[in-house]
Amino acid sequence: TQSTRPQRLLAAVQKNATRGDPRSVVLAIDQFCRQKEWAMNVGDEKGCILDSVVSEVNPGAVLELGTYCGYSAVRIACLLPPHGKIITLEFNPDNAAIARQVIAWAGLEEKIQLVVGASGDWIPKIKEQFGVKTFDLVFLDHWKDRYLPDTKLMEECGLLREGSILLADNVICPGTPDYLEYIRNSPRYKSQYFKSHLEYTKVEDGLEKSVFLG
Ligand SMILES: O=C(NCc1cccc(CNc2ccc3[nH]ncc3c2)c1)c1cc(-c2ccc(F)cc2)cc(O)c1O
Ligand SMILES: [Mg+2]
Repeated sequence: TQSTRPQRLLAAVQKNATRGDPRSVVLAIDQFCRQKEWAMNVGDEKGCILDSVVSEVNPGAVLELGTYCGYSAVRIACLLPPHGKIITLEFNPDNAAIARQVIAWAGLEEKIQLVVGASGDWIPKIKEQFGVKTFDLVFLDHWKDRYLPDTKLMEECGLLREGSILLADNVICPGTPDYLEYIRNSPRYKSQYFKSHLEYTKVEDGLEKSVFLG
């Protein structure tokens, strides 16, 4: 039977990356996506911007919406302080199954909590289920029409504090027009656009970094 692209991506990690070496996992995925098959990881170019934001925030608590194969969860977890943790939500159980194995190969199971389900269902439950007060950093990389409703939901559920950072992938391609309109015009956020390219291509894309002002 035919394998899926996430399965082939995992096979490339297991073939080319060193167990317990997260940076070799990131490199193996980027090489697979450049040389073999495109896949919707944040990628190396936008990944460097992600790395600089994570390093600057030095977050104790991170929420990622949209795990896919675990590339950005691994990339973020590499840079967390000793007790830092990331909760990553993935709706598609097949993606989640692959991501678990990529995360295990990187040796980051202790720092990454993968939850299978929809953001709209889980966001209201995170405080009680995971004992999280607020998130220092949220990385939005799931369905593009969910960025805005989920941001409003996170505000309502008290998951953001003054200074919390939202970092949104794909604000140009595929694009998140309603989210950009809201976040750039809201007095409750200070936003900055980081121009880049769609992963592994020359197409314009970028990340929007927004600070919640409380
Ligand atoms: O669409 C995208 N990603 C989101 C996505 C997509 C599919 C499935 C899922 C299932 N995972 C999921 C869903 C709902 C969820 N709720 N809570 C968690 C959660 C998790 C998520 C995307 C597309 C492109 C792209 C494609 C084609 C092209 F030509 C240009 C660009 C590039 C990207 O970087 C992208 O990120
Ligand atoms: Mg993306």
